[in-house]
Amino acid sequence: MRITMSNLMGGFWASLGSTVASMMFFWAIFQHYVPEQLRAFVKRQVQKLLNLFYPYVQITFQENSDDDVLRRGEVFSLVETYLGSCFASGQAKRLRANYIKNSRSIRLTLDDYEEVIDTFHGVRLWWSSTKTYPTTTTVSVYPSSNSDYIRSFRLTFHHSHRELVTGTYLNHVLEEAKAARLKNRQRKLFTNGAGGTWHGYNKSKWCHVAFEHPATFETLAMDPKKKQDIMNDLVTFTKAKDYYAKIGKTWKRGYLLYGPPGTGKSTMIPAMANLLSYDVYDLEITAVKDNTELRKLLIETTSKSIIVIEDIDCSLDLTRQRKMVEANSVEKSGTTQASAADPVKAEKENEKDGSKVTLLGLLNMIDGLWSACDGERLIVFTTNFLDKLDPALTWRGRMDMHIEMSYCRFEAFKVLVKNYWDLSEHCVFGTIEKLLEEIDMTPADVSENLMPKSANDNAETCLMTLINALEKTNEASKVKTNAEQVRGEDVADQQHG
Ligand SMILES: Nc1ncnc2c1ncn2[C@@H]1O[C@H](COP(=O)(O)OP(=O)(O)OP(=O)(O)O)[C@@H](O)[C@H]1O
Ligand SMILES: [Mg+2]
Repeated sequence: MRITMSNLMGGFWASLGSTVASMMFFWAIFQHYVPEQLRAFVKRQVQKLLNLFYPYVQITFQENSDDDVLRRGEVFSLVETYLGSCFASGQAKRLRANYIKNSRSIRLTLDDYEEVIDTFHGVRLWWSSTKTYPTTTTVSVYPSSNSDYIRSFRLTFHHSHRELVTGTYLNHVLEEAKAARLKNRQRKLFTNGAGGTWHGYNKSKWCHVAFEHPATFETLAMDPKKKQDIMNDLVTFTKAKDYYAKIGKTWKRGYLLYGPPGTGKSTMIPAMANLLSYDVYDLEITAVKDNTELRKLLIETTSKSIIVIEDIDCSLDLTRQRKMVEANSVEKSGTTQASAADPVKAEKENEKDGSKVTLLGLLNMIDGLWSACDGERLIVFTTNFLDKLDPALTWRGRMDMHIEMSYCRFEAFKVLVKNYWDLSEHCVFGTIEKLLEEIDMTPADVSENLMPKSANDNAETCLMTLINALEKTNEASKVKTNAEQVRGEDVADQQHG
């Protein structure tokens, strides 16, 4: 009898088929007739046996698991974000696209049954996404994303790395996911004053719109070294959570931007927000009724935000207010003695008399007393007149960094001409450099001259317009200086005569 290859294979498949069939038969019997406790015992023993040969540990993150600290399924969602942000643009071949509320773009993550390899401190870790179909139907009060199956991510690693994974890697995953979410969220520009937004039964004192300002530090015209110092300061601040905790200070930093109109103070605020991915709270202080309302507004601000008070010198006549407080406390003889000696008490009395936000209220805000504890806030004041501000408001520690925004010099001009015309070199740059060293023109005015006004305008015509404007300003300032000199001489003559 001849034994052919096909005969052999046929026999093999037949015996494999019957083996599988018998195993399924025994499995069905095991599932149906073996008591629950015995079944669990057998499963445990089998698992133990497998563990002897299987040196890997697995952690599963389920879609509808209960998380004690975070919301239901939140850890799953964070893992989903982490895997999407790390692998969507590289390793993963099959992706799932989700639309997330309050996010700027569609979020990509691993599709079901996809696998990727992560490396952490030189250790390889395997992530896979799976679906399980529950055998029993459960009734849940929580809405499930899909009633038929439960999605989960499985992390597999060698048992020798257990400590690294549970101690460090998982925290790293959550932190990275939170950072990715923050970066991708739709940022907001809040303002007080008109309206307010309803949140359930609570009406917030802030109303907001999407924050989409295009200003960046790259497009901000100023001395490059100063710009770099500010950027370094901001980035250092964002990384200094532990340091602030160690020195016992609230995690906030004050910036005072001062300088003539049109030098970029207001433009720097969105540039800061864009650099750090922060929200902006534009506090219109003249619309705040009193210190109590100011506190409420501040308590409602969230972490990772910039609280801005523009033109602080115009918003509140703080210097005058302080003098009035002192005068008032002297006038009111009943409480005078104590009040005159104690400006804090005096201000409280002044507040009771119906005045609006006081210097004291504002100082409390800057000192962090009324800002929420979780910190990470910048407070930015802008002013055209530094000397007008009460020294109590501006000392370092309250306003940690004073930034002078000044007239456009050549380095700042180079940024503007790159913004407007994508130009780094031109034969008239030498002339412009000389003029800008002598003439005070704001970046706003320089920008306006560089802006094309008609379809015929090009880089050359705009640069010539700027040169003409600079020369005109020069002439005008010479005429003004001469007139002032003549007037000065006349006055001197009159005095002598
Ligand atoms: N340093 C700068 N870099 C880039 N653009 C600038 C700069 N300064 C001013 N500009 C341009 O001029 C416009 C007005 O500037 P901005 O409002 O920032 O000035 P400001 O210093 O806040 O003035 P004010 O003191 O009147 O509030 C901006 O929209 C911007 O286009
Ligand atoms: Mg401004």
